[in-house]
Amino acid sequence: MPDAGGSVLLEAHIAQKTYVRPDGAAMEAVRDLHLALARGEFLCLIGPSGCGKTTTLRILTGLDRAFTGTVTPDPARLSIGIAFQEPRLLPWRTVEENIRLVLPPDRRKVDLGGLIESFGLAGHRARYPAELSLGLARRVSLARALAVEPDLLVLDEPFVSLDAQAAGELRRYVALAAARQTMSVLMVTHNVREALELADRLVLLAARPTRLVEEVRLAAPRGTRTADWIEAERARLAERLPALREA
Ligand SMILES: Nc1ncnc2c1ncn2[C@@H]1O[C@H](COP(=O)(O)OP(=O)(O)OP(=O)(O)O)[C@@H](O)[C@H]1O
Repeated sequence: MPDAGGSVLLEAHIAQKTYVRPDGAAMEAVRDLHLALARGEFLCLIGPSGCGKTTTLRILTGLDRAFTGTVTPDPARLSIGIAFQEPRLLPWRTVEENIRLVLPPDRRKVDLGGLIESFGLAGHRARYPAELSLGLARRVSLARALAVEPDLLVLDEPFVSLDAQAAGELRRYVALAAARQTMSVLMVTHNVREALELADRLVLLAARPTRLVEEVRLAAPRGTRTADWIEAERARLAERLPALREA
């Protein structure tokens, strides 16, 4: 839970989320999961593959409303920027056009120079998605999610399939974005090290039907977390929580 006194941006109780398989059988994905996200907080959801992390994100952001439970306020009342694992850029639009397209009509003509520059994309603004590496395309997708000046930034496995250098670079841009104190970040990952580098709080989820196993609050300021600190913290957590040993 967020600190007492920290104002809550979003609170959810997912009593149950069940999918119906093509053969008609019910498959329970989430059960009795309670989550609250404070303003300015960086929360990481960590859990085994297929446990229901993306499902949880979709419910929290209002993309999936077919569940039992509550999300308060209604996510439609928040400004939410989402960067999916697949960058989902329109191939026939340039980098700059892809970012601009998400803006509401009255902001379509704003100067995006500052945002584009701050994500190291100035030299790429006229390029097309097919000309970009996956790392660059993810960076465009992150800049696009931030262009709407969201209350909440949602990242679904943003570093997966990147080489170490591209992942490290993108992590620095995510940390830069998260430094904006008014924005909350909700990130899904199954990599404990990257969660330890970035998050204020980790929420560990169980295998399907997913529910909360444990919450871990990380007090050390983000900028002070060295590789040694991350490794020591990971080992300490893995000792206490066997499910994290392989993560
Ligand atoms: N539309 C759907 N219809 C039926 N089953 C679904 C649907 N979407 C997801 N599932 C199933 O629900 C479970 C949870 O899926 P979800 O994508 O939320 O898990 P995840 O933790 O994000 O997975 P991963 O780590 O692989 O990204 C999985 O077993 C998945 O196959």
